[in-house]
Amino acid sequence: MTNLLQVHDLYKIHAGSGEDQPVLRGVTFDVAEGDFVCIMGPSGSGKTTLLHLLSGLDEPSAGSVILAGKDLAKAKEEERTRQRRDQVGYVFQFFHLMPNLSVMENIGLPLAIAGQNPDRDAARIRELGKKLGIEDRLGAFPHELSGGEMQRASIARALIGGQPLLLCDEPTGNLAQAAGREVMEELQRANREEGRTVVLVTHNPRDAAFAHRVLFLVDGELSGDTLEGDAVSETAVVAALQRLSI
Ligand SMILES: Nc1ncnc2c1ncn2[C@@H]1O[C@H](COP(=O)(O)OP(=O)(O)OP(=O)(O)O)[C@@H](O)[C@H]1O
Repeated sequence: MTNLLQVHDLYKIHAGSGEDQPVLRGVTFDVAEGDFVCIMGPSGSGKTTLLHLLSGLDEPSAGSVILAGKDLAKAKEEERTRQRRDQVGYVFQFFHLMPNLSVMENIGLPLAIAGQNPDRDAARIRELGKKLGIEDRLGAFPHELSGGEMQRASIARALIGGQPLLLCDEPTGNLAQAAGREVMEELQRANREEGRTVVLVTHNPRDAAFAHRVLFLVDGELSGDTLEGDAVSETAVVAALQRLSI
């Protein structure tokens, strides 16, 4: 299987955080096309920093991120922005929907930003809304939605452009359990039925159990204690978190 992402010996030192205090220290892993990888770790261990580097939102201090065959660290700003737009859909914990746009307009926003006419894709937005169970909320504004509906709208926005990689930063962190489960089922559907590659950051072992592989980031380094395939379950994740004192 082809690797969509190749992360090699990644270091990140945030400005002002001190040369001797890298947030990421030699992180190496690959993500195959169609994979569903979960990254867990204590608060402050560098998970969001890592997602920003994977998407080209931020630059590594050292090491490389090769996304769909292109090295983001070597790319110019313009090229990085293009790679991000073409390859990555991003799902945030706090949804990041535009409050003054309807759900329909929010979902179509990536198309508008890419210079396409979302009206031309109205049928596709409706189809996606239907798949995500928010077809009757498309005319509403974000403040009129429940948290679960907001997150489903933001997943639709991340899927509409057809980008192969879905980066999800604690997508259920702000949701009640039932809504969180629905959101995870949508991510699973996008992975299984649409072949989207998913990289998920979560604190929740129940969410992690949806992944094919669970990696643990501790003090900026990946622990060797990876769970994979049939070994991934909520119980195994809880045990690993205890083993690693997370
Ligand atoms: N832009 C920045 N400038 C300086 N320091 C930063 C910046 N972004 C993050 N940090 C620091 O880097 C460390 C890792 O932060 P990061 O948000 O990546 O961790 P995390 O594992 O995602 O945490 P959480 O689980 O709480 O979301 C923290 O100490 C944080 O304060």
